Amino acid sequence: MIEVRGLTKRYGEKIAVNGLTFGIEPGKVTGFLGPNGAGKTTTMRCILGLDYPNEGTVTIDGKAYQDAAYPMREVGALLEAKAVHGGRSAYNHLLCLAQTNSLPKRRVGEVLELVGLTEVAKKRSKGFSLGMSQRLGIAATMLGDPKVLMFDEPVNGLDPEGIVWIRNLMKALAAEGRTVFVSSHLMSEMENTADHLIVIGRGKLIADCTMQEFVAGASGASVRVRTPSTDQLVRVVSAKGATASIDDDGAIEVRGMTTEEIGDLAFGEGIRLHELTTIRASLEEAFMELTADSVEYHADAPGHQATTTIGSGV
Ligand SMILES: Nc1ncnc2c1ncn2[C@@H]1O[C@H](COP(=O)(O)OP(=O)(O)OP(=O)(O)O)[C@@H](O)[C@H]1O
Repeated sequence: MIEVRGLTKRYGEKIAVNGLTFGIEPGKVTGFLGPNGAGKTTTMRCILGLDYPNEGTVTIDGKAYQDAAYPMREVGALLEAKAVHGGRSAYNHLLCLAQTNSLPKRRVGEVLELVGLTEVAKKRSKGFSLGMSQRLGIAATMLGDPKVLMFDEPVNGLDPEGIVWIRNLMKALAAEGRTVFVSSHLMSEMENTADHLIVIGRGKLIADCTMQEFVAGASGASVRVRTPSTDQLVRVVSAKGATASIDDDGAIEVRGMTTEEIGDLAFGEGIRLHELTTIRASLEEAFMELTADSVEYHADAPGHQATTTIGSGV
Protein backbone atom coordinates (compact mmCIF):
# COMPACT_ATOMS: atom_id res chain seq x y z
CA MET A 1 0.00 0.00 0.00
CA ILE A 2 1.30 3.44 -0.96
CA GLU A 3 0.01 6.38 1.07
CA VAL A 4 0.51 9.95 -0.05
CA ARG A 5 -0.63 12.62 2.42
CA GLY A 6 -0.67 16.35 1.70
CA LEU A 7 2.23 16.09 -0.73
CA THR A 8 3.51 19.42 -2.00
CA LYS A 9 6.62 19.90 -4.13
CA ARG A 10 7.85 23.23 -5.39
CA TYR A 11 10.63 23.97 -7.82
CA GLY A 12 11.34 27.64 -7.16
CA GLU A 13 8.11 29.48 -7.97
CA LYS A 14 6.63 26.45 -9.70
CA ILE A 15 4.29 24.22 -7.66
CA ALA A 16 4.68 20.82 -9.35
CA VAL A 17 2.56 18.95 -6.79
CA ASN A 18 0.02 20.74 -4.65
CA GLY A 19 -1.38 19.07 -1.52
CA LEU A 20 -1.91 15.63 -3.02
CA THR A 21 -3.54 12.95 -0.86
CA PHE A 22 -4.36 9.45 -2.05
CA GLY A 23 -3.75 5.79 -1.29
CA ILE A 24 -2.80 2.99 -3.68
CA GLU A 25 -4.13 -0.37 -2.62
CA PRO A 26 -2.71 -3.81 -3.29
CA GLY A 27 -4.39 -6.37 -5.52
CA LYS A 28 -5.26 -3.98 -8.31
CA VAL A 29 -3.67 -1.98 -11.09
CA THR A 30 -3.99 1.72 -10.34
CA GLY A 31 -3.53 4.03 -13.31
CA PHE A 32 -1.96 7.45 -12.76
CA LEU A 33 -3.23 9.96 -15.30
CA GLY A 34 -2.82 13.65 -15.89
CA PRO A 35 -2.03 16.04 -18.72
CA ASN A 36 1.61 16.87 -19.50
CA GLY A 37 3.25 18.61 -16.59
CA ALA A 38 0.48 17.58 -14.16
CA GLY A 39 3.04 16.31 -11.64
CA LYS A 40 2.96 12.55 -12.13
CA THR A 41 6.71 12.00 -12.38
CA THR A 42 7.35 14.39 -9.51
CA THR A 43 4.86 12.45 -7.36
CA MET A 44 6.52 9.16 -8.25
CA ARG A 45 9.95 10.61 -7.54
CA CYS A 46 8.74 11.78 -4.11
CA ILE A 47 7.30 8.32 -3.38
CA LEU A 48 10.74 6.87 -4.11
CA GLY A 49 12.63 9.46 -2.10
CA LEU A 50 14.34 10.78 -5.25
CA ASP A 51 12.85 14.19 -4.54
CA TYR A 52 12.04 15.64 -1.15
CA PRO A 53 8.58 17.12 -0.72
CA ASN A 54 8.25 20.61 0.74
CA GLU A 55 5.22 19.38 2.64
CA GLY A 56 3.45 16.13 3.30
CA THR A 57 4.45 12.51 3.72
CA VAL A 58 4.69 9.41 1.59
CA THR A 59 4.82 5.91 3.01
CA ILE A 60 5.04 2.49 1.44
CA ASP A 61 3.58 -0.23 3.62
CA GLY A 62 3.79 2.16 6.54
CA LYS A 63 7.34 3.46 6.16
CA ALA A 64 9.31 5.88 4.05
CA TYR A 65 11.13 4.31 1.11
CA GLN A 66 14.44 5.68 2.40
CA ASP A 67 13.95 3.68 5.61
CA ALA A 68 13.58 0.32 3.85
CA ALA A 69 16.43 -2.04 4.74
CA TYR A 70 16.29 -3.72 1.32
CA PRO A 71 14.49 -1.26 -0.97
CA MET A 72 14.45 -3.51 -4.04
CA ARG A 73 12.69 -6.23 -2.07
CA GLU A 74 9.94 -3.81 -1.15
CA VAL A 75 9.48 -1.60 -4.19
CA GLY A 76 10.30 -2.10 -7.85
CA ALA A 77 10.22 1.11 -9.85
CA LEU A 78 10.74 1.93 -13.50
CA LEU A 79 10.98 5.66 -14.02
CA GLU A 80 13.48 6.10 -16.83
CA ALA A 81 14.09 3.09 -19.04
CA LYS A 82 17.29 4.41 -20.57
CA ALA A 83 18.90 5.00 -17.16
CA VAL A 84 21.17 2.01 -17.65
CA HIS A 85 24.94 1.83 -18.04
CA GLY A 86 25.02 1.25 -21.82
CA GLY A 87 28.40 -0.47 -21.80
CA ARG A 88 27.16 -3.32 -19.63
CA SER A 89 25.28 -6.35 -20.87
CA ALA A 90 21.70 -6.83 -19.70
CA TYR A 91 22.91 -9.74 -17.56
CA ASN A 92 25.71 -7.74 -15.94
CA HIS A 93 23.48 -4.75 -15.34
CA LEU A 94 21.02 -6.93 -13.44
CA LEU A 95 23.78 -8.87 -11.68
CA CYS A 96 25.29 -5.63 -10.44
CA LEU A 97 21.90 -4.53 -9.10
CA ALA A 98 21.34 -7.93 -7.49
CA GLN A 99 24.75 -7.94 -5.80
CA THR A 100 24.50 -4.39 -4.46
CA ASN A 101 21.07 -5.17 -3.05
CA SER A 102 21.94 -8.55 -1.51
CA LEU A 103 19.67 -10.42 -3.89
CA PRO A 104 20.40 -13.98 -5.06
CA LYS A 105 22.20 -14.34 -8.40
CA ARG A 106 19.57 -16.79 -9.65
CA ARG A 107 17.03 -13.95 -9.77
CA VAL A 108 18.94 -12.44 -12.72
CA GLY A 109 18.19 -15.42 -14.96
CA GLU A 110 14.63 -15.60 -13.69
CA VAL A 111 13.76 -11.99 -14.44
CA LEU A 112 15.51 -12.09 -17.84
CA GLU A 113 13.30 -15.05 -18.66
CA LEU A 114 10.24 -13.25 -17.35
CA VAL A 115 10.74 -10.27 -19.68
CA GLY A 116 11.88 -12.30 -22.68
CA LEU A 117 15.47 -11.01 -22.85
CA THR A 118 17.29 -14.29 -22.19
CA GLU A 119 18.62 -14.52 -25.75
CA VAL A 120 20.16 -11.04 -25.68
CA ALA A 121 21.28 -11.21 -22.04
CA LYS A 122 24.98 -10.99 -22.97
CA LYS A 123 24.55 -8.08 -25.40
CA ARG A 124 25.45 -4.55 -24.37
CA SER A 125 22.33 -2.61 -23.51
CA LYS A 126 23.43 0.48 -25.44
CA GLY A 127 22.37 -1.33 -28.62
CA PHE A 128 18.92 -1.99 -27.19
CA SER A 129 15.78 -0.50 -28.71
CA LEU A 130 13.57 1.55 -26.41
CA GLY A 131 11.25 -1.45 -26.16
CA MET A 132 14.11 -3.73 -25.09
CA SER A 133 15.28 -1.12 -22.60
CA GLN A 134 11.76 -1.02 -21.17
CA ARG A 135 11.87 -4.78 -20.75
CA LEU A 136 15.26 -4.54 -19.07
CA GLY A 137 13.93 -1.84 -16.75
CA ILE A 138 10.97 -4.03 -15.89
CA ALA A 139 13.31 -6.96 -15.24
CA ALA A 140 15.17 -4.75 -12.74
CA THR A 141 11.95 -3.84 -10.95
CA MET A 142 11.20 -7.54 -10.47
CA LEU A 143 14.65 -8.54 -9.18
CA GLY A 144 13.75 -8.26 -5.51
CA ASP A 145 10.29 -9.82 -6.03
CA PRO A 146 8.76 -6.70 -4.45
CA LYS A 147 5.20 -6.27 -3.18
CA VAL A 148 4.93 -2.77 -4.64
CA LEU A 149 5.61 -1.87 -8.28
CA MET A 150 5.65 1.53 -9.92
CA PHE A 151 5.97 2.13 -13.63
CA ASP A 152 6.22 5.54 -15.30
CA GLU A 153 5.02 5.21 -18.90
CA PRO A 154 6.01 1.53 -19.20
CA VAL A 155 4.55 0.94 -22.66
CA ASN A 156 6.62 3.74 -24.17
CA GLY A 157 8.43 2.33 -27.19
CA LEU A 158 6.85 -1.11 -26.99
CA ASP A 159 5.35 -2.71 -30.09
CA PRO A 160 1.77 -4.08 -29.96
CA GLU A 161 2.96 -7.50 -28.79
CA GLY A 162 5.02 -5.81 -26.06
CA ILE A 163 2.04 -3.70 -25.02
CA VAL A 164 -0.16 -6.77 -24.61
CA TRP A 165 2.66 -8.46 -22.73
CA ILE A 166 3.07 -5.66 -20.21
CA ARG A 167 -0.69 -5.33 -19.80
CA ASN A 168 -0.91 -9.01 -18.88
CA LEU A 169 2.15 -8.74 -16.66
CA MET A 170 0.68 -5.84 -14.68
CA LYS A 171 -2.64 -7.63 -14.27
CA ALA A 172 -0.88 -10.82 -13.17
CA LEU A 173 1.24 -8.90 -10.64
CA ALA A 174 -1.90 -7.29 -9.20
CA ALA A 175 -3.68 -10.66 -9.13
CA GLU A 176 -0.81 -11.95 -6.98
CA GLY A 177 -1.79 -9.29 -4.43
CA ARG A 178 0.89 -6.74 -5.31
CA THR A 179 0.39 -3.00 -5.45
CA VAL A 180 0.77 -1.85 -9.06
CA PHE A 181 0.90 1.90 -9.77
CA VAL A 182 1.36 2.89 -13.40
CA SER A 183 1.33 6.16 -15.29
CA SER A 184 0.55 6.28 -18.98
CA HIS A 185 -0.50 8.69 -21.68
CA LEU A 186 -2.20 5.91 -23.61
CA MET A 187 -5.80 6.11 -22.52
CA SER A 188 -6.93 3.11 -24.53
CA GLU A 189 -4.18 1.12 -22.86
CA MET A 190 -5.20 2.30 -19.39
CA GLU A 191 -8.80 1.48 -20.15
CA ASN A 192 -7.77 -2.11 -20.75
CA THR A 193 -5.42 -2.38 -17.81
CA ALA A 194 -6.31 -0.25 -14.80
CA ASP A 195 -8.94 -1.13 -12.20
CA HIS A 196 -8.59 2.13 -10.33
CA LEU A 197 -7.51 5.63 -11.36
CA ILE A 198 -5.75 8.53 -9.74
CA VAL A 199 -6.12 11.57 -11.98
CA ILE A 200 -4.24 14.80 -11.32
CA GLY A 201 -4.05 18.16 -13.04
CA ARG A 202 -1.71 21.04 -12.23
CA GLY A 203 -0.47 19.10 -9.23
CA LYS A 204 -3.92 18.64 -7.67
CA LEU A 205 -6.13 15.60 -7.32
CA ILE A 206 -8.97 15.52 -9.85
CA ALA A 207 -10.25 11.98 -9.32
CA ASP A 208 -9.58 8.94 -7.15
CA CYS A 209 -12.09 6.33 -8.24
CA THR A 210 -12.68 3.16 -10.19
CA MET A 211 -12.37 3.20 -13.96
CA GLN A 212 -16.15 2.78 -14.28
CA GLU A 213 -16.86 5.68 -11.93
CA PHE A 214 -14.47 7.94 -13.80
CA VAL A 215 -16.03 7.23 -17.17
CA ALA A 216 -19.56 7.50 -15.74
CA GLY A 217 -18.61 10.88 -14.23
CA ALA A 218 -18.13 12.34 -17.69
CA SER A 219 -21.12 13.83 -19.48
CA GLY A 220 -22.86 10.49 -19.22
CA ALA A 221 -24.38 7.96 -21.46
CA SER A 222 -26.62 8.58 -24.39
CA VAL A 223 -28.61 6.16 -26.50
CA ARG A 224 -28.37 5.88 -30.24
CA VAL A 225 -31.64 4.98 -31.91
CA ARG A 226 -32.44 4.18 -35.53
CA THR A 227 -36.01 3.95 -36.64
CA PRO A 228 -38.00 4.55 -39.83
CA SER A 229 -40.25 6.81 -37.67
CA THR A 230 -37.64 9.37 -36.66
CA ASP A 231 -39.96 12.33 -36.10
CA GLN A 232 -42.42 10.27 -34.07
CA LEU A 233 -39.70 8.86 -31.83
CA VAL A 234 -38.19 12.29 -31.23
CA ARG A 235 -41.65 13.51 -30.26
CA VAL A 236 -42.38 10.73 -27.78
CA VAL A 237 -39.00 10.78 -26.05
CA SER A 238 -39.10 14.58 -25.83
CA ALA A 239 -42.53 14.30 -24.22
CA LYS A 240 -40.90 12.15 -21.55
CA GLY A 241 -38.39 14.91 -20.79
CA ALA A 242 -35.42 13.42 -22.68
CA THR A 243 -33.40 15.42 -25.17
CA ALA A 244 -33.07 14.09 -28.69
CA SER A 245 -30.88 15.22 -31.56
CA ILE A 246 -30.58 13.80 -35.04
CA ASP A 247 -27.10 12.92 -36.30
CA ASP A 248 -25.90 13.51 -39.87
CA ASP A 249 -26.50 9.85 -40.65
CA GLY A 250 -30.13 10.01 -39.50
CA ALA A 251 -29.65 8.25 -36.16
CA ILE A 252 -31.22 9.85 -33.08
CA GLU A 253 -29.09 10.51 -30.01
CA VAL A 254 -31.22 10.48 -26.89
CA ARG A 255 -30.04 11.73 -23.50
CA GLY A 256 -31.97 11.23 -20.31
CA MET A 257 -33.46 7.79 -21.00
CA THR A 258 -32.10 4.26 -20.89
CA THR A 259 -32.25 1.75 -23.73
CA GLU A 260 -34.95 -0.15 -21.79
CA GLU A 261 -37.11 2.94 -21.35
CA ILE A 262 -36.81 3.90 -25.00
CA GLY A 263 -37.43 0.32 -26.18
CA ASP A 264 -40.54 -0.01 -24.01
CA LEU A 265 -41.83 3.40 -25.05
CA ALA A 266 -41.31 2.64 -28.74
CA PHE A 267 -43.02 -0.74 -28.34
CA GLY A 268 -46.00 0.94 -26.65
CA GLU A 269 -46.25 3.49 -29.47
CA GLY A 270 -45.88 0.86 -32.19
CA ILE A 271 -42.59 2.37 -33.42
CA ARG A 272 -40.22 -0.08 -35.12
CA LEU A 273 -36.59 0.19 -34.04
CA HIS A 274 -33.60 -0.77 -36.15
CA GLU A 275 -30.96 0.10 -33.57
CA LEU A 276 -30.91 0.80 -29.84
CA THR A 277 -27.37 1.25 -28.53
CA THR A 278 -25.91 2.65 -25.33
CA ILE A 279 -23.14 5.11 -26.13
CA ARG A 280 -20.65 5.65 -23.31
CA ALA A 281 -17.76 8.07 -23.12
CA SER A 282 -14.39 6.37 -23.57
CA LEU A 283 -11.73 6.90 -20.93
CA GLU A 284 -10.03 9.33 -23.31
CA GLU A 285 -13.17 11.44 -23.68
CA ALA A 286 -13.83 11.37 -19.93
CA PHE A 287 -10.21 12.36 -19.33
CA MET A 288 -10.34 15.25 -21.82
CA GLU A 289 -13.55 16.52 -20.28
CA LEU A 290 -12.50 16.25 -16.65
CA THR A 291 -8.98 17.62 -17.11
CA ALA A 292 -9.84 20.35 -19.62
CA ASP A 293 -9.25 23.10 -17.04
CA SER A 294 -5.96 21.60 -15.88
CA VAL A 295 -4.08 21.40 -19.15
CA GLU A 296 -0.93 23.46 -18.87
CA TYR A 297 -0.13 23.78 -22.56
CA HIS A 298 -2.99 24.18 -25.02
CA ALA A 299 -2.59 23.77 -28.77
CA ASP A 300 -5.05 24.86 -31.43
CA ALA A 301 -6.34 21.54 -32.62
CA PRO A 302 -9.48 20.26 -34.25
CA GLY A 303 -12.08 19.04 -31.71
CA HIS A 304 -12.12 15.36 -30.94
CA GLN A 305 -14.86 13.02 -32.09
CA ALA A 306 -17.61 12.40 -29.59
CA THR A 307 -18.52 8.86 -28.73
CA THR A 308 -17.56 5.22 -28.55
CA THR A 309 -20.10 2.46 -28.86
CA ILE A 310 -20.14 -0.01 -26.01
CA GLY A 311 -23.64 -1.48 -26.10
CA SER A 312 -25.07 -3.64 -28.85
CA GLY A 313 -27.80 -3.01 -31.35
CA VAL A 314 -31.29 -4.47 -31.13
N1 LIG B 1 13.50 19.70 -11.68
C1 LIG B 1 12.53 20.55 -12.02
N2 LIG B 1 12.76 21.89 -12.01
C2 LIG B 1 11.78 22.77 -12.33
N3 LIG B 1 10.53 22.41 -12.69
C3 LIG B 1 10.25 21.12 -12.72
C4 LIG B 1 11.23 20.10 -12.39
N4 LIG B 1 10.64 18.90 -12.52
C5 LIG B 1 9.37 19.12 -12.91
N5 LIG B 1 9.13 20.45 -13.03
C6 LIG B 1 7.87 21.07 -13.41
O1 LIG B 1 6.86 20.57 -12.55
C7 LIG B 1 5.67 20.29 -13.27
C8 LIG B 1 5.31 18.82 -13.11
O2 LIG B 1 6.25 18.02 -13.86
P1 LIG B 1 6.18 16.45 -13.95
O3 LIG B 1 7.32 16.00 -14.79
O4 LIG B 1 6.06 15.87 -12.58
O5 LIG B 1 4.81 16.23 -14.70
P2 LIG B 1 4.26 14.94 -15.45
O6 LIG B 1 2.81 14.85 -15.07
O7 LIG B 1 5.10 13.77 -15.16
O8 LIG B 1 4.38 15.39 -16.95
P3 LIG B 1 4.64 14.53 -18.28
O9 LIG B 1 3.41 13.75 -18.48
O10 LIG B 1 4.80 15.61 -19.30
O11 LIG B 1 5.87 13.72 -18.05
C9 LIG B 1 5.93 20.72 -14.71
O12 LIG B 1 5.43 22.00 -14.92
C10 LIG B 1 7.44 20.68 -14.82
O13 LIG B 1 7.88 21.62 -15.78
